[in-house]
Amino acid sequence: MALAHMEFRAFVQALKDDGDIVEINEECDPNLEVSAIIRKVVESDERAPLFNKLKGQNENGLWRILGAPNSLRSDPRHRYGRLARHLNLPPTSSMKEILDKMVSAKTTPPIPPKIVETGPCKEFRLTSDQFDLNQLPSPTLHQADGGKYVQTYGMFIVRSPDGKWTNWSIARAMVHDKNHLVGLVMPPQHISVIHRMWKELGQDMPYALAFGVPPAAIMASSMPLPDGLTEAEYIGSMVNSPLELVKCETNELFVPSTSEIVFEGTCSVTETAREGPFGEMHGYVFKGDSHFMPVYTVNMITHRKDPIMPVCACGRLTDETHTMIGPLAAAEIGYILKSNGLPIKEAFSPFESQVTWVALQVDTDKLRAMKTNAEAFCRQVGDLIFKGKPGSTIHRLLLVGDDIDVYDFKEVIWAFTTRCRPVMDEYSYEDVPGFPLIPYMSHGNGPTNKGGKLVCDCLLPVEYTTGKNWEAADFKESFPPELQQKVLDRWHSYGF
Ligand SMILES: CC1=C(C(=O)O)[C@@H]2CC(C)(C)c3c(C)c(C)cc4c3N2[C@@]12C(=O)NC(=O)N=C2N4C[C@H](O)[C@H](O)[C@H](O)COP(=O)(O)O
Ligand SMILES: [K+]
Repeated sequence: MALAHMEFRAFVQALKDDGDIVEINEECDPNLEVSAIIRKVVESDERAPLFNKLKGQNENGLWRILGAPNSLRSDPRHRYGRLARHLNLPPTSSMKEILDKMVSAKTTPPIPPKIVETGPCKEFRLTSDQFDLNQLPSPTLHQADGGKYVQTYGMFIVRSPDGKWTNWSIARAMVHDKNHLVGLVMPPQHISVIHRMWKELGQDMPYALAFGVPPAAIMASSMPLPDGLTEAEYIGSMVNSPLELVKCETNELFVPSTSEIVFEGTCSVTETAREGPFGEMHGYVFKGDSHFMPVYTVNMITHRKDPIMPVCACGRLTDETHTMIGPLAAAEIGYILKSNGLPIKEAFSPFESQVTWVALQVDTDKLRAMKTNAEAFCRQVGDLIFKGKPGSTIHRLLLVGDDIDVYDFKEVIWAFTTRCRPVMDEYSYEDVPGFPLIPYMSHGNGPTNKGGKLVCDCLLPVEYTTGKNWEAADFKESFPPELQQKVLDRWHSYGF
């Protein structure tokens, strides 16, 4: 058996070995029952449900469902255990260790994938007359959704017409009819950039949609890596071994050879259909709110025996859209700021902000050496992030000092509410792209995809000049260390 971060089935086994899976062998209905269970799981950080028996499953077991593939564990000692297993890290890893791993390949040479002749994803082949996506267990995830969102944790594989850039990403898609999907393809996402390249050529875009890919790959698929970067070789470098890919049957693209299920086809550059509404990452379904999006033709399905379809029943906290989209964007944002010489130490997107914020811990010694001022510094940060793609899903950047742990929301919100004077210490950005999925954008008072962003200066003026001049009124900072130690040592003998 391969390692968990390199093969989805090994990953599922690793979760089982961790006692982090509940196998449900009684038949469940993919129409709402499955996602009701997943929602209850992710709202209580319960173990991941593996549905082994689904209405509509075919004679070769196509398909089972693993819900909550990358959500949180309830035990704080391995809260991020499922994310860690995606990256071959110990389940006790911190979010910092996980995100540091995701940016580690920025400074190592890419390792191109290895092409293999065949693999487990080729065990069964179904041509378009042999399957009906409405008959297979395509799940309905929220009762007000516009369709069955079969694609919520698969990886789209698309390539520029010149063949130089292969992008891997997660974007949602729902069943349109027996052999078609319709999916969200929105700027500035790379799938949209590449789709536009094919549109300019007047040719439909070949795609593959691989479900149950190597977990390390799905993490990179959810990260806003630079334009033109091919995730396959970035991941190879990150895991320090080439990914094994196998060619599609009906087009020139390559998919991970151990994928559980692969849809192959073309994405139309002319034909659109109603897509949505969908219970999205910010936690809302706006009834009847659909938009015209590209139609994907599914020409072929290949799959392993008894394949497992991973499903993210997204919405309110805490599911894969929160554990991945925000933190991975924060990792990229932190890397961009550091590589532009700004004194940033850590970057994280708090779940409690519905991953619309990124908190940036500033090295204030270095900040003071810059002899800068609040306005100049905040504009420098905002210009770098809000005008670029990695910041596209983020609407508030919080600058906090060395004493604030950005991975702990209690710390972040304390600094924000006590050190950032509303309006005066906030620097607005109205002339930058906005994230149209946030309800105050999509259903708010202003333009849906422009502006509404802020850099919030949560550094007190002294942190720019002479440094922190206060002590926190708490156990850690307001008592001599030896007294703290004495209290800790005697805590039980006091009677606590
Ligand atoms: C915004 C998204 C979703 C939504 O909220 O409905 C939807 C929900 C699901 C499928 C569960 C989902 C999951 C589970 C995860 C983990 C990420 C996403 C999504 N879906 C959306 C989508 O439908 N459209 C979209 O443009 N980006 C999405 N992302 C985020 C992107 O993957 C991320 O921004 C990558 O960086 C993109 O790759 P590059 O282009 O940078 O190479
Ligand atoms: K990506």
